[in-house]
Amino acid sequence: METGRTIGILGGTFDPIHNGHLLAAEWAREDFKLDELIFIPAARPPHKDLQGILESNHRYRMVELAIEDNPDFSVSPIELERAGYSYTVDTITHYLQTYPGIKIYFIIGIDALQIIYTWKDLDRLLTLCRFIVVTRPGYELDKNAACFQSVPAEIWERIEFLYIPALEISSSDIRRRVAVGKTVKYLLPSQVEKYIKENCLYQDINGETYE
Ligand SMILES: Nc1ncnc2c1ncn2[C@@H]1O[C@H](COP(=O)(O)OP(=O)(O)OP(=O)(O)O)[C@@H](O)[C@H]1O
Ligand SMILES: O=C(O)c1ccc[n+]([C@@H]2O[C@H](COP(=O)([O-])O)[C@@H](O)[C@H]2O)c1
Repeated sequence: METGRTIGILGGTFDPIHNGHLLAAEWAREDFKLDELIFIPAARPPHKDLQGILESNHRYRMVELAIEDNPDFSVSPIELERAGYSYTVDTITHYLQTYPGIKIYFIIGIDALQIIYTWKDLDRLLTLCRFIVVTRPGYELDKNAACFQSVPAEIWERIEFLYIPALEISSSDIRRRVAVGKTVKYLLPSQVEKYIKENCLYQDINGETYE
């Protein structure tokens, strides 16, 4: 990667990747004139119950399939190759050290913003990159909303909001739908849908129930 570039990173569990992720990434890429958009599947997402998460090789492969037709998108195995929890501060530090001079935007959904105060080394992280917070159905975009009470004031200086078309899609809903045999067509790319079928993924959803 050339120095002086501006990159966007969308980190996630991607269990599985879906159209909400892809739309957020594409709109962020365009709006912020990002030279490159990198998807980084988390090996061990810090705030999720690791027990129910699909093996990382499957999650990584589904990201590869989902982005294969977009030359601006790439996927990095960096967090899969690192032991321990997948802390964002470690990932951003790695990129800044490896590619001096790059500027990084880390993309998150507004749901993640609510609990960002719990992230590892947040003060340092805020000095290393900027955040693009994308809208998500079910979460209101109002700094004074009760759900943002715990968000430290300095964070608002380091984030940009990006309205994206509301796609009420989540990986957990897709997993539940697959488990009970419901259609997931148009919620995620057809290549990913095919991969899920061929590999019989999400047949057992560890006691989750579909409402
Ligand atoms: N439909 C969506 N619209 C906007 N942002 C989204 C959407 N789905 C996920 N995101 C954001 O993408 C990032 C990665 O999300 P993640 O891989 O955890 O997917 P998820 O759908 O939230 O998964 P789960 O339902 O299992 O919690 C997070 O910052 C999340 O807020
Ligand atoms: O660094 C942290 O402490 C931290 C805490 C929670 C989430 N993250 C990152 O935020 C991204 C979205 O997380 P998730 O759990 O919604 O898939 C993913 O890249 C995680 O590694 C990072």
